Amino acid sequence: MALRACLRTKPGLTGLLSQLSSCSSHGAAHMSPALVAQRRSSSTSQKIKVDFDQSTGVAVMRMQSPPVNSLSLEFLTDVCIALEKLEMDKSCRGLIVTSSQPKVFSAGLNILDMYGKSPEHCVEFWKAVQEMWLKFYGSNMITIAAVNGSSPAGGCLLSMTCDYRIMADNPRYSIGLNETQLGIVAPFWFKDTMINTVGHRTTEMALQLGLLYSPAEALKIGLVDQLVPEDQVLTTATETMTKWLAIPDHARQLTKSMMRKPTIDKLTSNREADVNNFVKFITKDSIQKSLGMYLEMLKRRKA
Ligand SMILES: CCCC/C=C/CC(=O)SCCNC(=O)CCNC(=O)[C@H](O)C(C)(C)COP(=O)(O)OP(=O)(O)OC[C@H]1O[C@@H](n2cnc3c(N)ncnc32)[C@H](O)[C@@H]1OP(=O)(O)O
Repeated sequence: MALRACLRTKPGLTGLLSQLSSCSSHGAAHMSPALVAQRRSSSTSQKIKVDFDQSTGVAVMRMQSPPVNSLSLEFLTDVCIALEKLEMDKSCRGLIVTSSQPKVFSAGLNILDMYGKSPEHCVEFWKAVQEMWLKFYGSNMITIAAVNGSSPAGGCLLSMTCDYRIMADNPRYSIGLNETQLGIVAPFWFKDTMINTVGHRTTEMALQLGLLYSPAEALKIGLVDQLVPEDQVLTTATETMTKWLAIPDHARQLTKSMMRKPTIDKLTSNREADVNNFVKFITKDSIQKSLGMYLEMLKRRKA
């Protein structure tokens, strides 16, 4: 692993080109447009857009699944494929995750993927939720969430898998694990991720009450690391990334792994049981009823 990490910090041809260009005060300006184009790559699925700049080693993943970037099976699959590709590309050292949708980072799990669906669908869906979490939480890359809107439930979970969270300082936005408000119990690994982020006591209260926090409250309890004006979320994420990139990869990666491995191992060794629990729980009549009512409430709110 240390060797892999070492190789990762060694610049390839593209890295060398970028180092050469950064020696000059206007490196990119002296390069031919074709060479500059080679240093950036972009891939777009229906649900996400990933821009990777090889000269910095940083990729930006924009969630673009209207209206609210809810985590559907299709969305989760696209995210997992993109993460896998980035993880395998040794020149990619950092990933910023943000939203292209106005006012919302992610509304969490797609309720329509849990409501009125067959047990087979629920199995596929939950495996994809687990996979996304495992890939983000166990990533070797530096991950920064640029939370430019509300981020309830699974959206909050997604941001908590990242190494650092920057949120838009807009009191209309909220973030938190609000599952109990929907009559749902957050799974143990949602709970563990939150404990690792804000501590046991705060998590216990937050989960029992299904609390959604304003950005100022989230900063106070450590659920987010920094608040900035809305139009500065992405630029601040980029600046923060530069600081994190200055730390040697192998030391940072091993430290991250040391901190997160017990939590990751717990889910890895209980994946099947966790899927079974989910299906058993979510297909209960009472849970289906409360999900249906919640969906109605969301739709009524709009009218
Ligand atoms: C053991 C079981 C564990 C299961 C774990 C579950 C974790 C979860 O993630 S459950 C999902 C919980 N999510 C929420 O509670 C968020 C609900 N949504 C909102 O609070 C708001 O939509 C928002 C704050 C994210 C955005 O508000 P805004 O006013 O901008 O938009 P809306 O008008 O409310 O919504 C627009 C549109 O989107 C639909 N929608 C919203 N959230 C979801 C969702 N999570 N899944 C599917 N669809 C969602 C909403 O119904 C509207 O649809 P229509 O345009 O068709 O009316």
